[in-house]
Amino acid sequence: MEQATKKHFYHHGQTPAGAEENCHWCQIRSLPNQSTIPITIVNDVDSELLPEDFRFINAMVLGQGVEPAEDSFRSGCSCTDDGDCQYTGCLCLADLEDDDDEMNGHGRKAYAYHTHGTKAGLLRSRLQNSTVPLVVERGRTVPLQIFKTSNRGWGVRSQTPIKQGQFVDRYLGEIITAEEADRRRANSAVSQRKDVYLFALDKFTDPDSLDPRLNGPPLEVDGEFMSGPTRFINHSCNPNLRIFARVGDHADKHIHDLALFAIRDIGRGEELTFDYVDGVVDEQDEVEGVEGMTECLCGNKRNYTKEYVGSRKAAMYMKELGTAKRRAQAMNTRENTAKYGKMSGFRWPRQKRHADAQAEHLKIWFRSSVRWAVLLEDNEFTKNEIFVPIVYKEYVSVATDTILASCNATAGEMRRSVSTFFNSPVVRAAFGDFITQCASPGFKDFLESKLIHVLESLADSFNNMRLDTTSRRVPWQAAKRTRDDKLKQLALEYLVRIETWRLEGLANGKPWTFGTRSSRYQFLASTLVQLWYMEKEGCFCAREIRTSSRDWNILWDNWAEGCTRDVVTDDKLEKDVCVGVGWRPVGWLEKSSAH
Ligand SMILES: C[S@@+](CC[C@H](N)C(=O)[O-])C[C@H]1O[C@@H](n2cnc3c(N)ncnc32)[C@H](O)[C@@H]1O
Repeated sequence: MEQATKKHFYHHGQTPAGAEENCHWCQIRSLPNQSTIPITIVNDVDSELLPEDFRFINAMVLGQGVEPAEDSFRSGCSCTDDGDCQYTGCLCLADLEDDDDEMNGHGRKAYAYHTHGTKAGLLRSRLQNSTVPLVVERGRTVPLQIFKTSNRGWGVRSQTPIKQGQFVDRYLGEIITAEEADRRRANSAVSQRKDVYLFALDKFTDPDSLDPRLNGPPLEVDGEFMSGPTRFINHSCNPNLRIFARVGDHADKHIHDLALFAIRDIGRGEELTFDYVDGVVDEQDEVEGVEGMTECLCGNKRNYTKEYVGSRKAAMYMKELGTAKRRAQAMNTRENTAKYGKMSGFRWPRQKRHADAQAEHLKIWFRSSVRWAVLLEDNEFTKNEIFVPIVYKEYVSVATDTILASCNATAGEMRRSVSTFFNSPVVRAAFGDFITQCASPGFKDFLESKLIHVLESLADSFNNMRLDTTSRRVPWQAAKRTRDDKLKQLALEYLVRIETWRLEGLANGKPWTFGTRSSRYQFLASTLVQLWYMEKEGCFCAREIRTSSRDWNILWDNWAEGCTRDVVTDDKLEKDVCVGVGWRPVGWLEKSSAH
């Protein structure tokens, strides 16, 4: 008898009280449907057991700070009968991503399911009378077996054949707040590893939503320590399952279900898999050796030399960030959101999609043609009658010193870059907005003593953000309850704005870099501190400016003019931007000649 089974059959009663509770067989035995559609566990490979700290559950467990809607808000499915509850019309199950058109050229995929009779739960050929929500509600449809694979730990297979379109089971776990998810990632030895167990419930996340539960960072499902058998399903680049968002109750869209459906016929005993990053496909030829990634052993490589499990998104992002394609796609998502009232589909890898939306939101907001920015321009003298350029030089030197050690540039070159950065309309306007929002009574005094502390505490979350090549969410919408949180939010917003702008330099192949990754954060943060002190000393005067205005363009032109210098390459005299500055505002030259 297997070790695992022995434990269950021989040791109960002998082990300390409560041992049954920790026994996977006992947990499984108490699941509904177990007598008719059993879950089994086998290990023909070695003597390993399922992780001891894992517990089988049959429903989502709500973590601290996660609340379902009150009963008075509950509506259930709004369709009056099964016939109305159609895939494309019913909001209970959100629609599939139209990305599929691009991906497989077969047009939009859509599934509908039989509700009654022998075909219950199976795919209909046409979109008629489907009741997908009820299919999910009814629970697992196939006897799942957790088995030990030869090279990828545990996996899952079905002991009966599965039809294309059939609902298999839900992905269960603990529903936790975004902050808690970040904490768990940070505590995990390799955050990318933790990512494979976390699913952001971001299907209906929309930065413009009026529902506070939908406009901030989404809740996440952590299946690592408590879940159903689907937690053991491995990744494949050619999967046979796909995961969908499903809403049982519209009052609880923020805690929607994650339902796994077969996307093709699956034979008895065939391993069940889904694509952890859900079909985001691109050339991966440059994706080599990203720290913390597990090499994919599914055997279905998509013509790439190497695939990574669960964190391909990071590599994808690294490659794509700043390209016109990604920006256009992100814009489309927003347009779709505005048009259809919700984000649709798992188009992007889970957490990244949310971070992208937030970052894009900021960028668009910042550039939007109707926006006003508070711009801080240099005075000639400070309050104490010190010549501002002297103060400025001082601060630029301090900022330069924080990064010089980790870059190749000379002090002179780097000082030039730093001062150009400090002077850029984006940094000035971002700081202008920061300072304006800090102007509420009492907030400023508080801010003085807290700013540095807050910036220190933000370092990790900023460095982990997906704005950068390997980063994750943008948590600036974090709780606003205390003043400290508000300050965090404002500081993060400032940092994100200048960082997203800096990163766009990548698009021109001339990144504007400031030393290493960690020194870069220090540098960005120090710009905020120093601008803050300069403002206090009276170096600036504020003026409101419309970002679509001629003035704004002139500002850019003047700034860009100041960045350039004459260089001689191959005996030719050319204008070049100063060290590290690779980006000019799109069309600034054209704008310059137009005005
Ligand atoms: C959600 S778990 C799946 C269950 C896992 N096999 C186990 O034994 O617990 C995800 C982890 O399984 C492994 N894994 C899943 N799919 C894989 C694949 N295609 N190639 C290599 N490892 C994989 C990776 O270690 C990954 O971190």
